[in-house]
Amino acid sequence: MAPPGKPAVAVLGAGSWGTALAALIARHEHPTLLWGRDQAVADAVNAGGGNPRYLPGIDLPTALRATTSLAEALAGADLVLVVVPSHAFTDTLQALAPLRPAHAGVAWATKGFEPGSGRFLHEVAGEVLGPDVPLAVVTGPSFAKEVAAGMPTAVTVHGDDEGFAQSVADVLHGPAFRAYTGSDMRGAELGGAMKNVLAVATGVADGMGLGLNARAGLITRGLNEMLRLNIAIGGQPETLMGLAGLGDLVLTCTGDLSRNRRLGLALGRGQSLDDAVRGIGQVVESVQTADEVMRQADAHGVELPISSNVRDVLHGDITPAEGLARLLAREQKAEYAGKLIA
Ligand SMILES: NC(=O)C1=CN([C@@H]2O[C@H](COP(=O)(O)OP(=O)(O)OC[C@H]3O[C@@H](n4cnc5c(N)ncnc54)[C@H](OP(=O)(O)O)[C@@H]3O)[C@@H](O)[C@H]2O)C=CC1
Ligand SMILES: O=C(CO)COP(=O)(O)O
Repeated sequence: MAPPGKPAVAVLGAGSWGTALAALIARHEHPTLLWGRDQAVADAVNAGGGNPRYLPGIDLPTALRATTSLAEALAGADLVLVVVPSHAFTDTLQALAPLRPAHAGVAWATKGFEPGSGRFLHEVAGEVLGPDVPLAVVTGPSFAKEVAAGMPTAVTVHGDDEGFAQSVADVLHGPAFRAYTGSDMRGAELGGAMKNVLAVATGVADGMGLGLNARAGLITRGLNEMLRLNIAIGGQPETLMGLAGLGDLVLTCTGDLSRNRRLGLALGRGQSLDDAVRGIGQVVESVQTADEVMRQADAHGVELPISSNVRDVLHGDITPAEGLARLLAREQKAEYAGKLIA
């Protein structure tokens, strides 16, 4: 039984972000159980050895427990937080659905779309869990390593049920972690997905040594792409001017802790995609998300020059230099062509 005011949390996904969030929540004195599929990681966490595979050198709170049994993780949960990569999201939702305690809402901190279909993750969750389960997405500028080390961070929690979004924010919010709330899951998910694709673009530019002007230009025109697609998909404009959009875009495009930025850096320096992804050794969501962003853009008739060039570079259809040449050769135009704000 969880102490009053301290709902028990099951965190599903024992990679860098799941482990960092579980550590944060355990430090806030919530009973916290971390689920992962790797017994060695669970054993290391339970033995007080941290998560050397994903967060080397970082101490985790001793109260944090880990398991490889999904049934055990979910049995006493008041709240479920899914933190697996987007390619594992649907399977994880399907696995948790029959095991979830009836009162436990489901949140996720995964960034991306369902690969292959391009569905938003809240659409997947709604379909798998049904209309009565409260849902929320946790997103914003937040490198796992910094959160795990207790460094100050701000995120946002968007949900379809105000009370549930607030309860997720309450679990996360603490002395060094600010959690804001909102009700725009669509816009919030779009921002978290698109910033990963745009981080590849700025990484490529930096890897090619194109300079700081190019980086700032790409970030700003990238934000313009986010805002235009957001209007088309029915998100709220302010969502992408906040932590879920601009905030995460700036972090990921400029911070070398970003795996998506590092992928771009490697490609810009002439490395192959396979070598770069292997070298990073963790999930690099843009590799799949670029296709799904362009699927959304094509479905809504929105032109996204930077994102589409990233997609073509990732497919090996063009080189980074060809992508740059294409962007520079585009026609001169008004800065705000089309509506950015509905
Ligand atoms: N790291 C960060 O700073 C942040 C990450 N995110 C998002 O969080 C999500 C998770 O990323 P992150 O933790 O960083 O990734 P990591 O690469 O650090 O870890 C991935 C984790 O997912 C597990 N996994 C992979 N496939 C499956 C599967 N089919 N079923 C169950 N578990 C699986 C891996 O297990 P195994 O080791 O067994 O392969 C591993 O524990 C991504 O969408 C990412 O964009 C969001 C904000 C910040
Ligand atoms: O989402 C993140 C920070 O907010 C992590 O970015 P990367 O996946 O590029 O490392």
